[in-house]
Amino acid sequence: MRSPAIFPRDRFANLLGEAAATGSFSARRTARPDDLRLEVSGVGPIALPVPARQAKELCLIGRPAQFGQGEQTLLDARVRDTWEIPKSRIKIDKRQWNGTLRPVLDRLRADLSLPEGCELTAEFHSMLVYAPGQFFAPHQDSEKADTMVGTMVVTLPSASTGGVLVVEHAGQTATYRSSKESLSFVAFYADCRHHVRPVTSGYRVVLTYNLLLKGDTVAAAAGRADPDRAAELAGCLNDHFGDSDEPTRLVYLLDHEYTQRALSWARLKGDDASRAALIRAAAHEADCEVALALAEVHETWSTEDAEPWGYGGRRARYWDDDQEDEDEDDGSGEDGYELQELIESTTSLDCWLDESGEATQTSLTVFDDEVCATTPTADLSPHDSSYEGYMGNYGNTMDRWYRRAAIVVWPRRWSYAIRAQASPGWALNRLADLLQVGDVAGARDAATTLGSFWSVAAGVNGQHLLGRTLTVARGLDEPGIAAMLLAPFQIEMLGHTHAASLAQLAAHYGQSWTRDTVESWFGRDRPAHMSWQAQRASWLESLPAICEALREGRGAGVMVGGLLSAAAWTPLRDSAAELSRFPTPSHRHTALGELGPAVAGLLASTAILAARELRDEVVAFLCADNDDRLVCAMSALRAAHKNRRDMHREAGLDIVSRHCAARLATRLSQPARSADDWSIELPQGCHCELCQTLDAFLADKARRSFEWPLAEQRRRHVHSRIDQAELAVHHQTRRSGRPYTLVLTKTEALFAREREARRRDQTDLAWLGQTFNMR
Ligand SMILES: O=C(O)CCC(=O)C(=O)O
Ligand SMILES: [Fe+2]
Repeated sequence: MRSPAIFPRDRFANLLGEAAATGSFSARRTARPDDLRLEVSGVGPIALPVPARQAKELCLIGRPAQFGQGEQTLLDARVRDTWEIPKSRIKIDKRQWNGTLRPVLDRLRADLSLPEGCELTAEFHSMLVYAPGQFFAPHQDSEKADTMVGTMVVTLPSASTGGVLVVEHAGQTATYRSSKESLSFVAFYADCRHHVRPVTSGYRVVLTYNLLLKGDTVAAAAGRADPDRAAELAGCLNDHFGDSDEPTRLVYLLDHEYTQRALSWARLKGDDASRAALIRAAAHEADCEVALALAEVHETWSTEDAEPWGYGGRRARYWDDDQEDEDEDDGSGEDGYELQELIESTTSLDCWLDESGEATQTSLTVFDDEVCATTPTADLSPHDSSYEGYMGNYGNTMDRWYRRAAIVVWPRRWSYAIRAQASPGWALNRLADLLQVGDVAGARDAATTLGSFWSVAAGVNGQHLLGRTLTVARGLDEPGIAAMLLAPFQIEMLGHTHAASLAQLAAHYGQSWTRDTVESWFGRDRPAHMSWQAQRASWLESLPAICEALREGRGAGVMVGGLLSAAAWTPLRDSAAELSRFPTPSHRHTALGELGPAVAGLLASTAILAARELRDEVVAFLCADNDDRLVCAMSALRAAHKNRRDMHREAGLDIVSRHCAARLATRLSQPARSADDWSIELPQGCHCELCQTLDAFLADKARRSFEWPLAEQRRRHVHSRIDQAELAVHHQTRRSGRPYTLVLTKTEALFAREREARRRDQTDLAWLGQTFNMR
């Protein structure tokens, strides 16, 4: 369905597809059994073909085989049902067996498209016996060694049927039956999913081996790379990159899957190796650099139900299939959905090996128009998928995630920018190196190329980058570049360890530059702003420590501290004002109480910096004549008291505490509610005619209940007013007559709550007296 080589990158992928024959992900060779002398203690020398009598004895000494899943080893007969013979009981005459094994392994190497000059060796893993009905469900083998590239299954001849070994890769399937007379050697790469269908009669006996690779596949393939082909590929690279100024890449997705452990130029599998060799030759010719990377591809497809069995049906049907050779792939997805149209695809790279094999930790999303592949991603098996029901324009959709490997190519002239994008930490280290050797001009040029993506880098991983960026920004000695590098960070990433370099930076570039930078750290459109309750609040609690460290940096440090505190105060104050508008008292008080520690942090900072004006502003805010502010002020006092006893006065806590004490005392001096006073105050909010009636009932000292015939809409309004204000009023609808009657009853909670509130005020007042030396 790919449109015919319109884009140079697609031509590139097509050329690579033609250059290597595909399909050699598994292979089989056979040999006469003469060389295999196998003895199992407790059973004796095994005859070949294996007689049923001996196979049964093997089952008796076997144990149920386990299988690996992630880091775990599991036992589950629904996944793997076979006998494993303990290794310690098995004796093979190696000298003789090697006579068969060596030449077979060399043929398998060639069958699997591994170049001459590499060698496959086999490491015995286990002996398995499948009795009738036993099987192994689809799975991938785990790599048991760094150099393991695949598995070899040696099936001993026996009179069995069924037990077909099925190996899948990139949408292709190979099936292998046992032989009645010969030894069968099936080899496949470690990323191939494979399974063993149930044995239908007799016994299937196999030896499994880990296939290890010696040598460097790409280096060995390089010798055979066709120079004309490489030149054509180089032409595609030149066309792809053109003379654009924007750093871009070409990302070619390979066919095999690799784990991070197994990723290595030297151990690329099958056609990947010869393609990699060609790409490297082409890259050299086009003056490009290359890297090998792991890619995660996320695709979103529109789907239609694939009839007739629908979701999951295919799996349930699986083992009843008696037509064993039937093609496994019926065109529907593994979940019974037919993929229709690719809506979106995202490719991100992690783990990056340069041409010499040196690794860099990477996290980089590349653009669709940089990516190409010979084998479309949809032909591979996803490691995860999820089905979404109807999605507006797209109908039903299916999300799939795949792990692929990729070769990344880019022109040498963008060497720094491309590597920097892949690893911003590396980019900073490189700038620091240039500055260290005095190449300021080189460092500035390099830093300028970061502009297009730096905000993404600093947004994602900023906390690990800020420290180095502060140092580098100073060394660059250029206010524009320094501002560009620093602007994308968020204030919450700033800690006291950054203070020294921040103070130096401020001294160097001056107050107005520093103000702009600080303001950009507080940018309003940052996600941190949305959840600042948590993130910003804890940053504000750490602000005194930051200011203390800044103060060490003398004038400039104090200047930065002042800018930070002032910039922090405005959103904090706005947020308190916003929370005061919550209509429900308990929510409002909780939220305002939670602001206390942040406000205390800010006050302590003003004390450290001797920022009197700001301190007075915050103090005045806390001392407002209103009960909500009192909640915030008391919480701030409790938080502040815990930390900085010595700074009560400088932080204005003496004024705040006196204010709170006076307000509490006034409240307590009001006479307690008398036992016959049932009046309740309805908070301001709505003046509709219903609320006026409600207010009249509530305000009445004597009336306790009110039967109010009201239609549904109107009842709902009254219910919600009472709930929102958390009034001590029981409200229920009596469902008889027309309209129904809303029954309102004032409850005893009215008195209990007031008693509780007075007790709290008394406690608070006493605490203030003790803590702040007041009478
Ligand atoms: O029995 C076989 O042919 C395959 C066994 C297998 O897949 C394994 O041991 O991982
Ligand atoms: Fe396996």
